[in-house]
Amino acid sequence: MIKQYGWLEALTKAFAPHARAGHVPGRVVAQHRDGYQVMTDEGELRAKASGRLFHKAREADHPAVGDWAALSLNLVERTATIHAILPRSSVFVRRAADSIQTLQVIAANIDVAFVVTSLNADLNPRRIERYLAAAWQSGARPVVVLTKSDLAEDSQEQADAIAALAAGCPVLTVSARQGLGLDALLAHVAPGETCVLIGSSGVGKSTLVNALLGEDRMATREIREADDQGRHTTSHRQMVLLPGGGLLLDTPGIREVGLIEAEEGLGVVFDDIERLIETCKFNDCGHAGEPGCAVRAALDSGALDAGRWANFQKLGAELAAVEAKAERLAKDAERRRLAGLQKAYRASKKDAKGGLDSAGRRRT
Ligand SMILES: Nc1nc2c(ncn2[C@@H]2O[C@H](COP(=O)(O)OP(=O)(O)OP(=O)(O)O)[C@@H](O)[C@H]2O)c(=O)[nH]1
Ligand SMILES: [Zn+2]
Repeated sequence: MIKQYGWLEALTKAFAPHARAGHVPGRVVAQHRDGYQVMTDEGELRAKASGRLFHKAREADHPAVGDWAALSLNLVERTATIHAILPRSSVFVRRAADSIQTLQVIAANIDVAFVVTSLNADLNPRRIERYLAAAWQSGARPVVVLTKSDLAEDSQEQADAIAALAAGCPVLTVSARQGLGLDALLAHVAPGETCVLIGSSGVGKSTLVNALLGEDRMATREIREADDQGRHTTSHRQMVLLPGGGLLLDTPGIREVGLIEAEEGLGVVFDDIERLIETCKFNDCGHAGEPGCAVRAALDSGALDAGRWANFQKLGAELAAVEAKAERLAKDAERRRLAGLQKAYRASKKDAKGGLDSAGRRRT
C-alpha cells in the first residue's frame, strides 16, 4: 500500500531508528483542522500528532500533507499517532497569517510542480516566473503547462516564448477540453512520484485534474468548499492516484502558492546544509577548497551526501537566475512606464501651449 503512495527503499534507512522504536511508516494524505489522514499498510487512518511532536517542533516541522511519518497504530479505533516526520525532499511553504517569521509547510515531498497558466488573453510571463521561482524554491522539478491550447491561434509560438524565460524547464501545451497533451503531461510523473498543480484561479486546473483522472471531481470540490465550514472533513481526497502510477496532491493553499523571499524555502528543505555552512571558517566561504570549510569536511567524511549538496547548489542557482530575470523585467517595465509618463508630459505641455491661458487655466 505505502509503495503505491511513493515509499522508496531510500526511506528505509531514514526510518530505521523509528522501526526500532516499534513505529510503522505512513504517508500524510490529508490535513484538516482537527488532524490528519495517513495512508499505511493497514489502509487509511485518522491521525493526530503526538503531544511531544506538536509542542517540541517548530511550526515548519509539524506534519504536512505529503510527509512520511513514523506512526503507532490503534487498529481497533483505526487511528494513528504521528511521532516523527522523515527528512523531506521538498517543501512548499507559506508565511503564517499571524507572523512574518513563521513558515508553514503546505505540502512536502513533491517531485514535480506543474506551473499552470492558460493560453488565452492574459498569458502573463511575470506570473509564470513567480510560480516558477516558488517551484524551484520548493525543491520540486518545475514543468510549465500551458492550458486551453484549443483557444490559441498559435500555441507553439507562445510555448516557445515561454520556454525562453522558463530557465530550461519543459514547457507543455494541453487542452483538457479536447484531451490533447494529457499523456505527455502524465509522462513527467514517474510511478510513485508526487506532483502538484500550481497557478492562478481560472487557468483550468480543476478541469485538467478531471481530464487526467477521467472523472468529474466537481463533487469533491463542493466538499472542499464545505471544508471551510468544518463539515465533511474526511471525504475530500487531497492525494489521488494518477493513471500511470503517479500521485497528485491537491490541498487547500497549494494551488496559488506564492513566492516568498528568496531561499527561505530552500532553507527549510536543506536545513542541515544551511547549518553546516554557518560553521565554515569564512563567512563568504565558496565551499571550493577554502581552509576550514565545513561543507568540504562533511562531504569528505560522508556526513553530507554529494548528490544532496549538488541539488542544493543547483536549486540555489536556478532560483537566483529566475530572480535576476524577474528583477530585469521589473526594471524594463518601470523604464517603459517612465518613458510613457514623459511622453504624456511632453504631449500635455504641447497641448498646454495652445490650451491654457497665461495663468495656466484651461481655456473654455
Ligand atoms: N476552451 C477551454 N476551456 C477550458 C479548458 N480547461 C478549462 N477551461 C475552462 O476554464 C474555466 C476555468 O477552469 P477551472 O478548471 O475551473 O480553473 P481552475 O484553475 O481550477 O480554477 P480554480 O478552481 O479557481 O483554481 C472553466 O470555464 C473551464 O471550462 C480547455 O482546455 N479549453
Ligand atoms: Zn565552506
